[in-house]
Amino acid sequence: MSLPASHLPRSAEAVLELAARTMFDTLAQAAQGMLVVDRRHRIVWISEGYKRFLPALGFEREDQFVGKRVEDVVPNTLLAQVIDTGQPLLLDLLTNKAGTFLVSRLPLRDELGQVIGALGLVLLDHPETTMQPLMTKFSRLTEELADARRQLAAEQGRRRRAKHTIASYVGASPAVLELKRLARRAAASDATVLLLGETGTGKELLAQAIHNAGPRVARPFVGVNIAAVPDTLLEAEFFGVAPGAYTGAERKGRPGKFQLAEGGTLFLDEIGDMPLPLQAKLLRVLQEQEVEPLGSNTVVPLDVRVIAATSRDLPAMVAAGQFRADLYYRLHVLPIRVPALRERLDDLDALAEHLLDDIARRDGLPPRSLAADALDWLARHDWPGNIRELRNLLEQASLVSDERLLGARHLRPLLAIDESRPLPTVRRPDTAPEGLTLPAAVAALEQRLITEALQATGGNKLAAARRLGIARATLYEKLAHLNLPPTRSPS
Ligand SMILES: Nc1ncnc2c1ncn2[C@@H]1O[C@H](COP(=O)(O)OP(=O)(O)OP(=O)(O)O)[C@@H](O)[C@H]1O
Repeated sequence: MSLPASHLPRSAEAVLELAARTMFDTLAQAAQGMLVVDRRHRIVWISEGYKRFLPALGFEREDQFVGKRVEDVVPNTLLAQVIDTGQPLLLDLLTNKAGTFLVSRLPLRDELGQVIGALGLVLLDHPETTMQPLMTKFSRLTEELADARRQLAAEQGRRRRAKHTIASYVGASPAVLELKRLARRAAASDATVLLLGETGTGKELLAQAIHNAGPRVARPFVGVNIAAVPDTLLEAEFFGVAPGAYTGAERKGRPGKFQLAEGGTLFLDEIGDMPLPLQAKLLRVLQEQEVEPLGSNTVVPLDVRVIAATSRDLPAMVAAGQFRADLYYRLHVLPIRVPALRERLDDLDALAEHLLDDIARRDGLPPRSLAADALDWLARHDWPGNIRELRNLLEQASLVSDERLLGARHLRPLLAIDESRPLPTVRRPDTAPEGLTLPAAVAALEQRLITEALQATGGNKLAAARRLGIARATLYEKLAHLNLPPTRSPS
């Protein structure tokens, strides 16, 4: 900065001049050494302190040193660069045959701002010893910062963990038992899973459950709802942005969902809503297992398991040219149909109980339960919104009524249903009739499940045993003790 002397009264000019000189003298005394170099890089002056460095630089006397070009007598100096660029180097480490020094280099300018030389200051010699306390503190702070960053990354990783398990998927109807069996099989493989089912049937919950039951459980579960992201942003959301590809907030680049799911599972919800041009890119990523972030020309290898879901009729979309056939086949490796609530009304009771508990816990409300007439009433509804719709209804009922037992009369004002519709046959969960012992109740349940399995498999005992998750020999053993109605028995 040049001093604004011309705008000041004479006395002020004198003060500034004095200040500059005092500063110069103070620096010359306080620093371990100081030297001044002219515009042509020649040393014009050195401080008393600087003289003690001369022998180490190979000079016996001051007059052998002064007058030389600085770069010829002080190895590795950057004073010449400061003169040529006019830019100060406020703090730097200089190492040469005389040792290591903490130095500062400032350009000197005339009234017109022209660089007329430079000032070199040796602030500390052997900073590795004199600065030890500072260096120790610095390295401790650097370690603490690295620790904090690691913790943050781990926390982010934890937040990306899936919380649901196959056991927490509520339901014991035959449709759900079959669904859970398929989910366990899917968890054991690394193949792409396609979950097909109406909205609100629990596809996301099941995707989390499959991830949690498989070998990638300790790695991230990352979900993207394709329908919720504007088409123009989807590509960056999926594949990431390379640093420098954009200006502004994206300048530093950011990883895409594929990279965030590295080692884990990427859940692509509403895959049917993916725009056609992006379908081609997704197919390539799935086939090659590598992504190319936007604005980058390098590819990043991937290890990601994909679970896709849709409530749309993908084959019809393929036929209509709205969904690529090749992508459909790539996703359709392990298709799992998630049943609608109307197909598993047997589970209404357990689902309602689970949802009411969850609602009470989250909303801080007293726990409620449903009366039998409420369950009959609910069973008459078609449930186009499935479990999400059931949850919303129970939440509204919990908010509008103070009673612990919710009856049909509490639900009726909240949902219009056709009450003349015959009540579907709903198998209530087994409650032991009065006086029935636990072993007798267990035996009755076992008998019923075995009968159902044999009926479902046309009497094929091997298939029935598989369906029940027991060995064929165990099934034979149980059949010998059970009083079963006759079935067609090919095996
Ligand atoms: N079997 C189940 N047990 C407990 N809760 C369930 C079950 N199925 C679904 N839910 C609950 O129902 C709601 C909807 O589930 P989810 O979001 O998984 O459905 P979805 O099929 O992915 O819906 P969409 O297709 O609309 O995205 C969630 O609150 C979920 O916790």
